[in-house]
Amino acid sequence: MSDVVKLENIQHSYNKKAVLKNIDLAIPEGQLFGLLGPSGSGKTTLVKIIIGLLTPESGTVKIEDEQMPSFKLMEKIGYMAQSDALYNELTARENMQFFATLYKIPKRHQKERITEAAELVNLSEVLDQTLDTFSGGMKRRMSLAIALLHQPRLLILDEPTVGIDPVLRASIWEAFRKMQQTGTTIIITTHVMDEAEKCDNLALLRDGYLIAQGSPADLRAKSGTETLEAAFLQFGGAGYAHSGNH
Ligand SMILES: Nc1ncnc2c1ncn2[C@@H]1O[C@H](COP(=O)(O)OP(=O)(O)OP(=O)(O)O)[C@@H](O)[C@H]1O
Repeated sequence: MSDVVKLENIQHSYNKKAVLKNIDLAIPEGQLFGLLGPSGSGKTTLVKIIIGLLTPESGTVKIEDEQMPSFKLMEKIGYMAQSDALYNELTARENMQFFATLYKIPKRHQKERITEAAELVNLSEVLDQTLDTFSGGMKRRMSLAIALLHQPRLLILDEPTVGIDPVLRASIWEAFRKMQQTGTTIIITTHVMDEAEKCDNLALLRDGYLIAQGSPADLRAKSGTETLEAAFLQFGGAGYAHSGNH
């Protein structure tokens, strides 16, 4: 299986403070890949670099063997940021129509895509309500529907299930699996261990270092621990000693 995303030696700083250090990462096609790390470890910075919203200080990002940033590739990528960029005064359908046009989805396909995306995230019943009547969780699902509207080959979701209740969270994970079955590669950032458990492979980030990579089972085995949380702490201990030298 070929790698969809390839990062080589990525480094980045904000105001001279290094927040990503020597990141090498390869994500195979069709995977549900998790970036796991505590708040401030660099997850959002890394995904912004992957999609080309941020240029790293050094290192290269390739998506499908093409160097980012690339306008051509943007059509194949879906991105859901941590904060929702939605129009509150418009209805859910109008929001989706706006983004469908932006994504250049032909008019004749827009209705069908909007119906399908709304179904995936359980918003079919409220498509004609304005977003100022939506709860925080409904807006998150709206953002998710928009990110997958143009059927991207690569979907990048920054903490997609924050503020979403467990029942809906389960249905959203089901949606991820369905998308994965159609060949979509999905990268999610999370600091929730039970979500990380559901990923095919994980990269553990701590203080800007990639401290370990592998499937949840691999990581538990390598660290000799029974839970992912314990594995994280085990690898993090080593990472901490390492970062202390810089
Ligand atoms: N625009 C910015 N200017 C200065 N510092 C920043 C900026 N964005 C992020 N940082 C800092 O970079 C570090 C990594 O932040 P980042 O948002 O990538 O982490 P994160 O793992 O996504 O955190 P969270 O889970 O809380 O979203 C943090 O120390 C943060 O304070």
